Amino acid sequence: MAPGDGIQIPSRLPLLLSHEGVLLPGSTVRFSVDSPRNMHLVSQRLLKGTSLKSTIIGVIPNTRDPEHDTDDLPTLHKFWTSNRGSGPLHLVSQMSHLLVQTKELESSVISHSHFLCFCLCRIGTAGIAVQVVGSNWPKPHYTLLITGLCRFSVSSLLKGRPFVLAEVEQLDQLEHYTTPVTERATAKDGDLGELSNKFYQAAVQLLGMLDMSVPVVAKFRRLLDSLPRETLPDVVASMIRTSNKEKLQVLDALTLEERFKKALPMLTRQIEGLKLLQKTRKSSPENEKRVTNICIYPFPFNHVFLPGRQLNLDEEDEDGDDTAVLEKKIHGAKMPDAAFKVCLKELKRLKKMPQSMPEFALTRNYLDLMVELPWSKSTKDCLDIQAARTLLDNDHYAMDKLKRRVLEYLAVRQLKTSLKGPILCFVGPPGVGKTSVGRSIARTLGREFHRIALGGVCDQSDIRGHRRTYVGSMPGRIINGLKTVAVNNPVFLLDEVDKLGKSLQGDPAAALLEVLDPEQNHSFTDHYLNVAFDLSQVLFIATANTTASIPPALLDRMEVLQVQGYTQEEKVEIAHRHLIPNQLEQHGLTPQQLHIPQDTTQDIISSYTREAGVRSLERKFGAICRAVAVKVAEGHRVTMTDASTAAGPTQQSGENPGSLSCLCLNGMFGLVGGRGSNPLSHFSAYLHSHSQ
Ligand SMILES: Nc1ncnc2c1ncn2[C@@H]1O[C@H](COP(=O)(O)OP(=O)(O)OP(=O)(O)O)[C@@H](O)[C@H]1O
Repeated sequence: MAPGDGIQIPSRLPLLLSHEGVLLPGSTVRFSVDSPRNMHLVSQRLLKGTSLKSTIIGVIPNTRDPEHDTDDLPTLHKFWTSNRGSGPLHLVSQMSHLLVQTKELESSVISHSHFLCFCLCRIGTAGIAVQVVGSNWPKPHYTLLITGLCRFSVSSLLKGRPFVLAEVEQLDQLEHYTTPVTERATAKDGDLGELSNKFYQAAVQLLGMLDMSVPVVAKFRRLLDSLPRETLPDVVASMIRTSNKEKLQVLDALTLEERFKKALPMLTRQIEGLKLLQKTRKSSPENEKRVTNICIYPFPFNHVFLPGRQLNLDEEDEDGDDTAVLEKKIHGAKMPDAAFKVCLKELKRLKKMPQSMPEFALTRNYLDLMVELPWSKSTKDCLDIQAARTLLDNDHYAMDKLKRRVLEYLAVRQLKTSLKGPILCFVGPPGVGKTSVGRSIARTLGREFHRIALGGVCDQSDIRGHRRTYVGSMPGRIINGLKTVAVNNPVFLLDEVDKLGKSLQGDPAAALLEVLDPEQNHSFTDHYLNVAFDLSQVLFIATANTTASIPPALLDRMEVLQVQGYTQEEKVEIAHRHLIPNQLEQHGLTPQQLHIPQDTTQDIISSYTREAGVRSLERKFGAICRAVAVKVAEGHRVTMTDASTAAGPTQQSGENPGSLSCLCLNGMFGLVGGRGSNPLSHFSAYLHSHSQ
């Protein structure tokens, strides 16, 4: 047949480098693409092209696309030269049969050197991209569905960037495939005819052992009768359980006879495996069903028999191991029955899914979350009211009313552990210690603490999660928080409930109603999980700056505790008991290196802060500590012998006597009070003038 009579693939093909699957002519394979060259191929060729020709690409198996654009291309998968029973002469004749159709070879004699060159050629499969699906989650990638057309060999690589482009030589002639498989081979077909008959019989035998009510089996049966017999080895090898290495051997078999010879033992092995499976099933009558599991990927025994070989569990692929580990984790997660059933169902689906399917990752992530959730893991409360009182007093100065109510609440919990509600809500100006009291409560109870910042949240799926049908779906913050703390009875601080927003995506406050209602939250259902999780053990505390913007229904579920701002005296006490020691510790300073007298603190409060809480005061101390830390780190040392000279430098340096300034006594820094602008400017100006 003259070239051009049948389907011709383009002489230049963009190449998809794949290290996962092997595409055989006549089969359809899903490829996940996320490496740079392959991504460019999809975006610049497949998605931009408008003609049918532009959807034809070459798939080179067993070759990994480098991680980075700049990396060199790996050596392409080599032609499978070992185990060729037919010998080089036979090969030369076969190759010449293929090559004689190309114009340049018509006139030339195939020399030995030419033969060698083709022995090293790289074999791939030209295919049509029938579907392209893109996703940005978990990272940007495409999933391609490619149907194999024919084999080709790479003559030369034309370019490696942005994607690989090569000059190729078509090996299978598609127009040859015309004889339906049912037409029995005649005597003149010789060995090949006999082989193809044997192969066809074996395929029919395999189908006879499978359940015809399964659509894919029925389809395979129909296909078997209508397919040209030349395509059978490729199609069958891609459908039965074969390793990538075996598929490569079939791909590399350039002659039909060789292809049949390679694929037939795989088919026979599959039949033997099925026979054994049926035998074992017969021994337990309730399992005496026909095998419904067509031998496509999730075939139950992937280590079927080679002559003289036993079942070998060690050879189970990584994925098989993975699901076994997952199954073990599901059994060990001590989840309620409903969740357990859902997990088993999803696991069953996962086992049947090819890894390249986008849904594989989704199901896997879902199961991972399910086994990580603390369904029945909790910490033991260690509540001692005396100790709680001391701890609260140690952590917080003043706030007497709030501390009293918290102690009452804890005392009732000690007497009745299954206390339902109330949900405490601390309301007060910023920086008065609402959040830190929440943290102290968790410490007194010996529970894990988790803060959920609700400020600006305006999507109800932030609380309740997304349904799993959405791309990039995630569980909500409550379930995420439980996963983080890994126990089911933490203290959850719902910070800034008054700043919840509302949008077209729903009302998060409404979703919180269920979470905070002790009557309902034992069966809280996150959309992502789609099974109930018991939140009744979680201790919820809310904080807000005002009750005015809290939705009434939500406010109704909480007991509001007002936290007032502090007086000047209280702030001085808080500063010296908590803020200054904290800041010194955070900046790696010791009380010997920085001393701030009470009247200086008072000056800082009255001159440099204007707030109900103490947050900005804490920041001022932080700034002073940083400035002192620089001097200490520089080894700054100014010796002043007498504290009475302390006031001196301020006057000597000509500064306003009312302003703040610093004393440095034998390496110890101190601040003396005053009024004026920024304390730090005086402080550093003074240090500077005295360090000369
Ligand atoms: N009475 C107090 N005793 C000791 N430290 C306090 C006291 N009040 C506030 N603080 C300290 O002030 C800082 C700010 O407190 P916190 O973050 O708890 O404020 P808040 O009321 O939650 O503010 P916001 O409403 O802005 O969230 C913390 O470092 C905290 O330790």
